[in-house]
Amino acid sequence: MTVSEKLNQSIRDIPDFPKPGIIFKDITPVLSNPSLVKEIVDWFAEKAKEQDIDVIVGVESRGFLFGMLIAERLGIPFVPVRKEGKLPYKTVKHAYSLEYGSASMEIHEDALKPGQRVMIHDDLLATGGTAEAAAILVEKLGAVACNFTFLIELGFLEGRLKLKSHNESIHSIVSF
Ligand SMILES: O=P(O)(O)OC[C@H]1O[C@H](OP(=O)(O)OP(=O)(O)O)[C@H](O)[C@@H]1O
Ligand SMILES: Nc1ncnc2[nH]cnc12
Repeated sequence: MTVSEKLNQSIRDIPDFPKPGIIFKDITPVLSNPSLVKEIVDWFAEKAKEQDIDVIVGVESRGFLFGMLIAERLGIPFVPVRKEGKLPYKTVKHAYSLEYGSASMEIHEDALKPGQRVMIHDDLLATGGTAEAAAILVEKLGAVACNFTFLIELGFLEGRLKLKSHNESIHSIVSF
């Protein structure tokens, strides 16, 4: 079985969470499967190598899970993008909307150096607002959003279209 087939079988659909009408893609069963976790990290690490990435930027909260593992695997830094008010040092901020609400994201102002090649990672691409906010924060610090990686893409929400103006290199392991 391919990593995509294995991941597809491990995702649990939770209807009406966190709001009526949303089918939530629960990845916690994936986290309980260490051999699948390793294959997934391998898959993302390959995408990072293809683009000569210097830094992994992971998006709160589920983007931290694999983002940190990918960075550790490659021996490169991990930088968190967090929801407003969570990062302790000076930040730059960007407000955006998502599938079930709105939010504002922040990054530490000294987290990236100008010109650094960044891979933006999250568990899931829905409307693309969150990943685009991360790309805008990366660009505000003068770094380069070289690619985007996700475990899951909800293709029908067309988040990809939002990200394309930042970079066309957008990779998801499974798409619905
Ligand atoms: O493409 P978008 O429409 O912006 O949506 C995708 C975002 O939504 C989810 O996070 P959520 O807001 O549930 O936060 P959490 O990871 O902290 O639970 C998901 O993990 C992405 O970060
Ligand atoms: N349907 C969904 N499942 C999990 N995370 C999400 N983030 C936005 N939409 C989501």
